[in-house]
Amino acid sequence: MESLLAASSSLPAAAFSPALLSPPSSSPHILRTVTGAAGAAARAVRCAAAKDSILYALEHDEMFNSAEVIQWESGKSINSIAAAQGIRIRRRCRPRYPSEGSGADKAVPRNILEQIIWDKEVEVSQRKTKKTLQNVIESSEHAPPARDFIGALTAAHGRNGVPALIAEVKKASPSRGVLREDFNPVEIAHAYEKNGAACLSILTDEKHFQGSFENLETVRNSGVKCPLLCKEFVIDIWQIYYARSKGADAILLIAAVLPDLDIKYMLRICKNLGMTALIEVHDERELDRVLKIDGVQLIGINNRSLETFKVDTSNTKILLQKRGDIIKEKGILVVGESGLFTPDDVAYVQNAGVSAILVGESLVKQEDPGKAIAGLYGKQLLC
Ligand SMILES: O=C(O)c1ccccc1NCC(=O)[C@H](O)[C@H](O)COP(=O)(O)O
Repeated sequence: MESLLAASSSLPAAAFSPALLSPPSSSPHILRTVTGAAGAAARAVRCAAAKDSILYALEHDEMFNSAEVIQWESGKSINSIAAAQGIRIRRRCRPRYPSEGSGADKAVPRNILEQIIWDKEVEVSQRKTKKTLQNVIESSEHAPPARDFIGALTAAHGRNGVPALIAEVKKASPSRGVLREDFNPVEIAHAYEKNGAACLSILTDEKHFQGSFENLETVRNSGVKCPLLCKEFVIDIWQIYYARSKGADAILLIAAVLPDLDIKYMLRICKNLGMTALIEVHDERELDRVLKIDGVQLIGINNRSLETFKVDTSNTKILLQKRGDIIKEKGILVVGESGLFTPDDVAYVQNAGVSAILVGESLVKQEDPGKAIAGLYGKQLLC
């Protein structure tokens, strides 16, 4: 195979991050072009497009470890690289390589997370036909500055002496179905804020959670002051710029889905945009991967397996018992996520070492989601 880096020696490795190698059929696909029969001129055009968008976006920032990038161009598919990192979620829309074998197109998803990711690949590629990466980068530049997500969590934690609350604005979920029929995201967001939530998490996935980017934007424009987490299934940097353009201050990155190089690259983009990345892990292997990445400030430990739906709050405790010291040493803030319903649950994850909690179902299902916060903590939170 022709060397991608050699073919474009004037570009830093960052220009060829895997995150740029987006789903097929819509935008130019660099990996495809280097393995296909396209000539040097076509390649140059595509490299220029990449240079315009990505290099512009990164403002000629620090390069990535080129060895990692070479791994991407060495003929390994994203699935084999991901699998080598213990990632079980496969990608479907990536081009296949001889080394990957056959059958990816005919495969059925192994679990709900894989289904969500496959649907997301289609959704993002369709969205990109309407708004290019360049378009969303430009829109993100016109958004008001991102709010300080970690600062809000730290302040609320100090103020209340209990884990700060990231209250989730979620209509439905694959595991629980519809949580709230009369769903008004703006009303819920204001009720959460009035009752002491430090930050809000807004589901934007439409197909599986009945959320939307419109909800995110409407909440942002409704006068809510809390920083907003865009709760998305991110597989492509396009989504980060889009989220920022709709007012997100933070975004979720799921380690069960994203290879290390994607996480590094996306972290860098978040930093350039002034956004916080909440990096979610569920098991020890994912946590260890994330702890090796520089610049991680916020880790979420999900008590829910996104593959089986099993929820177990002891997951937070077990992982923090094992890695709490390194986490503290690195000054990383931990968020306990999912399955928290009572003051005992909150105390349990607080004793395990979390500084914040992410709560959806137990609040959004109550008649008054704002008042439900005092029920969850066993006391009124100070704003
Ligand atoms: O909740 C699901 O069914 C689900 C399925 C697949 C991927 C993600 C899923 N949920 C995301 C979350 O983990 C929660 O929205 C979040 O942590 C809040 O949890 P909860 O308080 O239990 O609603």
